[in-house]
Amino acid sequence: MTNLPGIVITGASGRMGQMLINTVLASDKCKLVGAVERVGHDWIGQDVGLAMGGASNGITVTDDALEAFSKAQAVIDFTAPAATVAFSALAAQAGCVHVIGTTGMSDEDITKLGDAANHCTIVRAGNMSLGVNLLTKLTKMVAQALDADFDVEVVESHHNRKVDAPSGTALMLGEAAAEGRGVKLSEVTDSGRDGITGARKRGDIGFSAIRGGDVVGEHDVMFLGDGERIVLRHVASDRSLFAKGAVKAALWGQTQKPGEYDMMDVLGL
Ligand SMILES: NC(=O)C1=CN([C@@H]2O[C@H](COP(=O)(O)OP(=O)(O)OC[C@H]3O[C@@H](n4cnc5c(N)ncnc54)[C@H](OP(=O)(O)O)[C@@H]3O)[C@@H](O)[C@H]2O)C=CC1
Ligand SMILES: O=C(O)C1=N[C@H](C(=O)O)C[C@H](O)C1
Repeated sequence: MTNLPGIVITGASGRMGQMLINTVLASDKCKLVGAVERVGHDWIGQDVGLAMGGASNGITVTDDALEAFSKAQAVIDFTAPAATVAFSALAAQAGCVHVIGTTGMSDEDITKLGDAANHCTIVRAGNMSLGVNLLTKLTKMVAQALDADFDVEVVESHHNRKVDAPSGTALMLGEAAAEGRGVKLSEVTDSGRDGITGARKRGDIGFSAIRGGDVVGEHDVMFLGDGERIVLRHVASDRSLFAKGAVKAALWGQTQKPGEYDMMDVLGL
């Protein structure tokens, strides 16, 4: 037990934070060595197991991320863009693998992660599930096989607490479709249609977001032609899927050189 890689979870009180803590505690391949929350959070100083409404596990929630990271081999971070950028610099300083599930990151944020990746291993993906990463490959293949006579639309549904759109997964799928077509996604994105939008532009890749209830995450990639359509779909029905993927990435990262990786690398897809 003592030689197992130690993992810190940031955003410990969040939906994914709690799922990650339970997943690490249940694993026989790693151990929980820290739980981080933001300064002023009412969980700070509490045993994280008790704060989550369960049994004590001896890990006290802290707002001192660097101190927590310095005792760990990996940090798993599903929080918010500004927090993730700050955590990546600290993970690099502490020499930990940084697994990032946070979505909604700007190009500027991603550039800053690149600086940290000169010093540590970063694994980042908008979706940590096997199914979505496989769907990404399939999307690229279908986009390669079809021309712009088929309109590509990515439709995603999530719970009513999600703060970013399109989802990280939708953007991964859109990128894959753009790559398959040999175009830059930023030049063909059509997102957030409203009002008199004009007719759809040939070659565009469209995004639509549905928000409501407790939907964990659903994604359709539609290739719409004349008289036929192909729909590739992934439905996540349990968040533990993402947490298990993130733990796999943290363990995989232990043997990698500093740099930026994604779940395709982890899964060997
Ligand atoms: N890649 C993947 O497979 C998946 C990615 N996600 C992504 O993970 C992220 C989190 O999702 P979810 O758990 O549902 O969201 P929650 O809002 O439930 O949790 C986010 C957590 O991050 C904390 N946090 C936010 N800002 C900071 C900060 N500056 N410093 C420290 N902690 C901070 C929040 O604290 P507080 O409550 O105090 O704000 C909260 O505990 C989202 O970006 C989501 O899209 C989700 C599922 C799968
Ligand atoms: O916020 C979520 O919940 C999810 N976010 C990720 C995304 O933005 O794609 C992954 C998953 O769909 C759940």
